[in-house]
Amino acid sequence: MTATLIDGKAFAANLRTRIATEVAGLKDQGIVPGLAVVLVGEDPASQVYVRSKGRMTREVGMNSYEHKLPADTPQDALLALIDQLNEDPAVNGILVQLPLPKHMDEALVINAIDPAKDVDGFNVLNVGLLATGQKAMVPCTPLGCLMMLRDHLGSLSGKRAVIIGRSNIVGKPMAQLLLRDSATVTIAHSRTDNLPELCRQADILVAAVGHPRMVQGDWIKPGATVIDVGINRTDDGLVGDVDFDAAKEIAGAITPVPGGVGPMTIACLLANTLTATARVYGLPDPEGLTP
Ligand SMILES: Nc1nc(=O)c2c([nH]1)NC[C@@H]1CN(c3ccc(C(=O)N[C@@H](CCC(=O)O)C(=O)O)cc3)C=[N+]21
Ligand SMILES: [Mg+2]
Repeated sequence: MTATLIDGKAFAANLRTRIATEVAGLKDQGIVPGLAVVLVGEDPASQVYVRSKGRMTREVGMNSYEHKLPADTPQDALLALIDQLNEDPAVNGILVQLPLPKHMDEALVINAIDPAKDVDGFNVLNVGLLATGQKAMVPCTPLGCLMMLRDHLGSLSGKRAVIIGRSNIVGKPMAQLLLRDSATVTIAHSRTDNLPELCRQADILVAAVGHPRMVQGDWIKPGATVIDVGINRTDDGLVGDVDFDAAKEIAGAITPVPGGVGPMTIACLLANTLTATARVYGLPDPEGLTP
């Protein structure tokens, strides 16, 4: 192995310690941040994430409110719950776990969340604020990736970044964040012509396509920093979108799966909840937790 391992699990644990310190400071002022997580349906993987989010929320000293609704919940009932959470002063952050059941309009539900409580940063107002360089709530997965990239590389200015994946959740907001840091950004996807050749030009390669081990060793520029956002359940367990065993011999640094981007996503959810709380009380943004 020649690549440096970017230890997202350790980075996330450190981030949560800093968040816990800030939360303790708020408590002295009588403020306890609260995060509401809404899960519709019984998807086992989603239940695991929601449980670990709840546990980590409480570990940093925040209140966790979990709402589990049956898969056949009418959309209006979910919208009524979101309204209630929007109005509740004890709730500073709201996360509606995606995907939602087929009978629901995801965009409509996400846009019903008060933008100030939209800790996923998926609401159109936050997407627009990020795209125009204004103070936004930033999606957790790209925020976590940005933190690891800055920590490993320092300045990202002038670096060539290729993001594989064009989702609203990862690819597009990742591009916005890298642009803000003056990287030269290309968004590629499953239909991109000559994808391996394009990837070989990347100083920073972010893989977020959802295809197990799609990125081969010879797609990677020697010394590049590789961020693997993929979480694919296969017969040989959890694997990323990058062929890790091949990539680690060529890349300069790489995130593992598990233990890379996933834990950072949850830590950034807590960071965003803290930021949302600070903003609602007119306090300055917590140091180092926002882009
Ligand atoms: N509104 C919404 N926001 C989300 O942020 C959101 C969502 N919906 N729906 C589902 C996905 C998935 N997601 C993960 C978070 C942490 C890990 C994580 O911590 N993974 C561990 C491994 C966990 C395991 O072993 O299964 C790791 O990579 O080391 C994975 C996946 C957040 N999501
Ligand atoms: Mg695809």
